[in-house]
Amino acid sequence: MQKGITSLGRFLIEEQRKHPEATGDFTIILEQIAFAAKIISREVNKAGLINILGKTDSINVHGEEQQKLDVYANSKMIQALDHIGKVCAMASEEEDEVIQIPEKYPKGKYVVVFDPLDGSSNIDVNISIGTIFGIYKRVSEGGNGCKEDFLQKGRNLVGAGYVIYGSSTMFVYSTGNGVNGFTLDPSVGEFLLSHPNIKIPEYGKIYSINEANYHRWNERIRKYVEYIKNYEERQYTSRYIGSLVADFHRNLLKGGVFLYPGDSKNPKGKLRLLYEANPLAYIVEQAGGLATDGEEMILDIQPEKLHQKTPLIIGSRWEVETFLKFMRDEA
Ligand SMILES: O=P(O)(O)OC[C@H]1O[C@](O)(COP(=O)(O)O)[C@@H](O)[C@@H]1O
Ligand SMILES: [Mg+2]
Ligand SMILES: [Mg+2]
Repeated sequence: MQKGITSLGRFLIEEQRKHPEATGDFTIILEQIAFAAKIISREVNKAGLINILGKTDSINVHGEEQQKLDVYANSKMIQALDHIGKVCAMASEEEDEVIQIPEKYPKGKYVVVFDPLDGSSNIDVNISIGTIFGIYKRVSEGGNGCKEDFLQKGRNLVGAGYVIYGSSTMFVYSTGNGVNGFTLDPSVGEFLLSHPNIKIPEYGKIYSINEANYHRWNERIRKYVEYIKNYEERQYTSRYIGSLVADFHRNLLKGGVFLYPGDSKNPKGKLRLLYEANPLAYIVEQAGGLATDGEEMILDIQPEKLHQKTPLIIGSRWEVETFLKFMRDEA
């Protein structure tokens, strides 16, 4: 790729030319998600105004009050993907069941999972939020609304990524050939290549965990966090803003580890495997990092349910490998 300004559109064309087996015919899915992200970004930037109109009165499958923007982002993701003839079905954090493609539209060979708005508790306090997505090739014949195609291991992802709506809007994705980041230039309405070939540092100086849950952690997690906090050579700092995408993105660029472990109240933690942990685990492994639930790699977990939760420890190789040693009492 020559130096200079490269738009996401041009990059995707180049990637499809170089790796037809990877991007295949699902490049348009990535383009449509990027398009939805532009629309969502526009509304996120008016969040305060939208929230003046009050929140929806609907509650999602997790019993969480749906903020207006959650619902809005969810509808934009569905509208961007339901008619392009590439998608057999979708699964969203905001929908109890698999989202079927309307009869009037052709079905495709892929299924898409997404968290349309991650970090929603931060919407009305102007803290970065995000969208997370993953793309699988259908393994079934497409009957039963492709429901079983969602229960593939993350290792089967053909593409994944996230959008972060922060001081700028960024689109970060991979289709198995490395991780690339694009920053939205609102003046031209294009995502421009700003972070080519992202690699996460071997180790960092940041750990991200909600320490208010300290009293619920098991002994090994407490020991690991104490070890990191007192690691003389590096002087770690704590950074946790309660938006998984934002915490993950910062650690991806700077190095470090994000932890949302299971605890005495929530043995499987809070984050969802299909549309939060797996897509970010795919990205971090493509960038040279690791992601585990404390026992196995996130991407190797066999999903059983659409909205199942998983502990998530994700980031630089050294911090995650060290965590696994503590979990196995090998430290
Ligand atoms: O407030 P807690 O328990 O630390 O949880 C924070 C986590 O919850 C989340 O907001 C859950 O995601 P959603 O906002 O998409 O439900 C993550 O983004 C964030 O990392
Ligand atoms: Mg989320
Ligand atoms: Mg969400």
